[in-house]
Amino acid sequence: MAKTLSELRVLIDSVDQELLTALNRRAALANEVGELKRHDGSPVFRPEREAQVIHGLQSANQGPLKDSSLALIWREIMSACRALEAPQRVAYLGPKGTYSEEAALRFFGSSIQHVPCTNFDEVFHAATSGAAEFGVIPVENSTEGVVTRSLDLLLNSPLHIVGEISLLVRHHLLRTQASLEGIEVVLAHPQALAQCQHWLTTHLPHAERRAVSSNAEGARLAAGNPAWAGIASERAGAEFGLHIAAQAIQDEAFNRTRFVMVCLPAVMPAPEASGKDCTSLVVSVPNRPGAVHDMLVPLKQHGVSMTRFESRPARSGQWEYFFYIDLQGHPSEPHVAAALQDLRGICAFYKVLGTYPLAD
Ligand SMILES: O=C(O)C(=O)C[C@]1(C(=O)O)C=C[C@@H](O)C=C1
Repeated sequence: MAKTLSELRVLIDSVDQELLTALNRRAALANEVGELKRHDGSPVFRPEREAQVIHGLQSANQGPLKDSSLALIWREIMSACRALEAPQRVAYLGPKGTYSEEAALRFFGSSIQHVPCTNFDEVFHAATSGAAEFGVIPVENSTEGVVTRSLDLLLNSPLHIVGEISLLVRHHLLRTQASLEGIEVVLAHPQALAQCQHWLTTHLPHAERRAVSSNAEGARLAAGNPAWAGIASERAGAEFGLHIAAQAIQDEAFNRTRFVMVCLPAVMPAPEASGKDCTSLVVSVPNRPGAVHDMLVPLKQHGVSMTRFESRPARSGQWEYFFYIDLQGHPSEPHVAAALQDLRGICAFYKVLGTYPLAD
């Protein structure tokens, strides 16, 4: 005979007690790991180990829980265990409710200390000066392309990339009422204004578009003026008590932004190979015919796949460029090491921005 609701709840309560005991056993072990790490000075955050833990559980998973749910649950469990080892302060473009904050929470879990900043330069400064251990910055968007300021900052920074995450970005038009009537000004970060330009031209052709430091800041300002609207996430809307006047107004339905996590090598050295890794570089070659082609030869010769290739002006006035390259693999793999060594030999400028586990 089928169990009643109260019988099922009694069983759930007893499973929860088992989980509680198991989780606290896990947390106590993490505490011991923390002591070991404090003793030998090794980094608390080990994203490659966390990726292995999640992949291991997913391959053992027989359901009914979905693999994606396992990843979310264990991200939080490990975040809480990590916080017991040492608190992680994470800098990102604030205020509360930005996609950068969401990227930070998805990557590190919610047991972090928040260091919201007013622009990307401040995020780099926080992570370089020690005000935060880690910084989170957007590097590219599937509609608008690269976030140029982030790439320029990475070039000269002592910080390196230790992780990445890609978020589906849905922009909503937020204001104090749920209609489009009487909107005079739309406030958002320039990237969001660009990602919604077709919608804005069609639906609010006469509204002024005003660039502000972040989408959440636009939402905050819109909360104080009924003739203003912000473009931001649902979370930002909830944060400032706004209505959604129009939903998902981004011009591309599958608008994604890729974020990277940066820190000083002293806070955390490059993650060890996880089996699914990315290595990011910035290089330049002398301005002569065939130089860019030559730069790609070592990759082909050693069978290394390139997943991204972006150029940025070197600002020398000589039509020279920096090339931002993402390669598949980890420098501990011999074919990747050989390709990097050959590449280094032919580049006028060569810098490894980081090597890290690929986002799921
Ligand atoms: O294995 C470690 O190095 C730990 O510190 C434990 C643990 C975990 O909770 O599993 C926590 C933090 C690290 O980022 C990786 C894993």
